[in-house]
Amino acid sequence: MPQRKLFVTTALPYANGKFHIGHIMEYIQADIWVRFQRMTGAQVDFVCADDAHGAAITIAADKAGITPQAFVAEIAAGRKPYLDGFHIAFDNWSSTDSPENHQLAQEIYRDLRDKAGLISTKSVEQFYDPEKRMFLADRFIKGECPNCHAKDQYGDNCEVCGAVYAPTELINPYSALSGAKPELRSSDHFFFKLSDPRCEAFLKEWTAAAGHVQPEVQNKIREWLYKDDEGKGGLGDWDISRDAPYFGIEIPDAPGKYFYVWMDAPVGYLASLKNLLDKRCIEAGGDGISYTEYMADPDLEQVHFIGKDIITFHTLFWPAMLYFSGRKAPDAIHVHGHLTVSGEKMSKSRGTGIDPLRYLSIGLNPEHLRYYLAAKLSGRNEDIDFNPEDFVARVNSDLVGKYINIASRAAGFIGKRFAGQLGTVTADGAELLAHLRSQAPDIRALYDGRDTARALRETMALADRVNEYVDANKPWELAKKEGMEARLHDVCTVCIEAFRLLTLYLKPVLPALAASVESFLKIAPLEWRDADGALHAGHVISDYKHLMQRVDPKVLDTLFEPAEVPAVAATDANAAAATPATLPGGEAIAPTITIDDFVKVDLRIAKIVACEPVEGSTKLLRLTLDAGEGRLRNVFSGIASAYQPEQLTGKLTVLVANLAPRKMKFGISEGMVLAASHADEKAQPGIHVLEPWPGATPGMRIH
Ligand SMILES: Nc1ncnc2c1ncn2[C@@H]1O[C@H](COP(=O)(O)OP(=O)(O)OP(=O)(O)O)[C@@H](O)[C@H]1O
Ligand SMILES: [Zn+2]
Repeated sequence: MPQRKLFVTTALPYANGKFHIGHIMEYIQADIWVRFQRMTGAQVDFVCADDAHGAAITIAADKAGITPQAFVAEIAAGRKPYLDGFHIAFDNWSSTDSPENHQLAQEIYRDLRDKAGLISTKSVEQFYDPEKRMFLADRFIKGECPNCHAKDQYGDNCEVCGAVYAPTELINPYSALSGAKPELRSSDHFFFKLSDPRCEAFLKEWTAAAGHVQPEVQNKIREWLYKDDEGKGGLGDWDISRDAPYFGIEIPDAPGKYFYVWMDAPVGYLASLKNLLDKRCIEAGGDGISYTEYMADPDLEQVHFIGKDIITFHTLFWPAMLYFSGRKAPDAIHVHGHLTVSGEKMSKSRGTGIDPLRYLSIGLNPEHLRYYLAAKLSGRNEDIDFNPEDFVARVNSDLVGKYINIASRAAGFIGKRFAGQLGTVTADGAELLAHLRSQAPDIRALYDGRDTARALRETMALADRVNEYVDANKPWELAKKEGMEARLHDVCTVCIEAFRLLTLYLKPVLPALAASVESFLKIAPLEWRDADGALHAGHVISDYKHLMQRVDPKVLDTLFEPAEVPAVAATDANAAAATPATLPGGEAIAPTITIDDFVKVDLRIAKIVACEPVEGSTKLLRLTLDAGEGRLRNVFSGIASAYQPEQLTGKLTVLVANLAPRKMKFGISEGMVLAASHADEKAQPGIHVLEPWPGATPGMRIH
């Protein structure tokens, strides 16, 4: 089979906040697919970037008193611990504000305008904030709902009655930014002429072609793409410009006009790839493949993983932009549903869901999450739910109980009784192993189709067969019987080889575990073709060390602990902070944890007023912070950064993982902020005066 060449991306996260568990799910899904493709010998470049532009970031940066560039840089600096923590191995992480993206977005625009003739201008009437001196996006206009008369509704729809309207229909509109009464002003806007019959014809064909989008997504697209019986609906022209001030890319030959963020965001995929290829060329001393050559390869497959909320941008606007600018259209858009937690839809602003860094900091295993999500993802555009009981059951009974157990039941005997040497395999064992190997093509096809749920089900069914073999042969009894040495060797050898095959089938999902197994078995990194091979008699393996622990439901519980206001509020901050405490195991907690231990200079943080161990956990401490009248907002550190758009005042309870002295991680409940100490960065102790943010309300969304 010829080697596949794949250019793979995930959706670019909007750089107005840290990652939530939905992002991590998307990245894990794509990472599994990429790792699988690489195991089959494909050449893959897997990239992403921060989606940096747009009104929401401009405004958030303004409120934080920093430039949008600095704002985005701070968000970007916090990405790594999430990606490393969950073994998500992008080859490159860039930004849509990169020079490559400025250049490519402008080139694509020029080609659409000059070669395809698909750009037009129209005058548009829009609300303008006379105080802020800017045009207002729908989200930044509020007023009374024209339908139910609810007050303080956004410019696009009413959250009370659900009515959808234009901002101009609001009664008594006001700017959400300044409170000023907005004025209607007109301005020239640039449009991508998607209503052109050429676009319609191309998109009808492109979206219907096999493999480009999933069938269930095709059905959705038809609703947008096809006119109804009365000739209504169908594609309209797409407004791709915004007026200054706007953080974005300037439109060529149009001073004061910028690309709308959704125009340059997908171009960021190409820009991140170009950035990667250029870096490689520099590393190779000028040698290496250029972006143009790379994209010109007819065998190249361009694949985007995205969530269901951004289908239009990726299946209509993006392919049309590429095709009509004379570029390669994508080969596949893989759409996934959203992740809910215990049936609840998560949101950045309400802080529901699972905080990924908190998951890691309390000692939960990232590969457990990878396994659990993979076991639920079918490659279809369907929502999936994280359910704590189900999580514990799948990890403990399937992953550890069925798979890890095979190694732990056999490896000890190989080590102790046979000096680590494998033996030969006899008839019944050979039959079992042949069955395991025969499933490789099926499992491969399931991974390729992103049906990891079935790939894991089939693998676990194979693990069941192996466990039946172990139960039928009872190595622990063979070990006690005289004259059964050879049979014991045979059975344990079969188990080890079966374990190798199962590890291969699980490797895309469990890369770190697979690496430990490879080192335990003393083998080269497993590739898909190794399913046809076998460990030979006489091969020596290492001593078995436990490969994976079960998940402790109590630790999982702490992931969902809500913020609580402590019953005892210490008035003398220093006295409480100095109270010595011990962990349940008797280990002493550093008696005085002061603010110096974990804050950065410009971090606005509260005083620690209490510190106590968390019952039933040896790793967690509960800190009470007092933010006084101030606001706890940007929390940055060496391993994490978080943007906190809400006002939090008064006392907060924080769970702290007591991992290493002077290098503590802590998370603020409500799933909003995670931060960590940085031993060499000091702040002045004491309650810091926190800046108020006029107009901020709890739960406010800025994107
Ligand atoms: N709950 C979720 N489950 C799975 N994927 C999600 C979830 N929420 C968002 N995504 C995906 O994350 C990707 C990046 O989205 P983005 O950074 O804009 O996040 P967002 O949470 O949608 O942002 P915002 O709330 O600011 O609009 C998209 O592909 C989106 O579908
Ligand atoms: Zn209403």
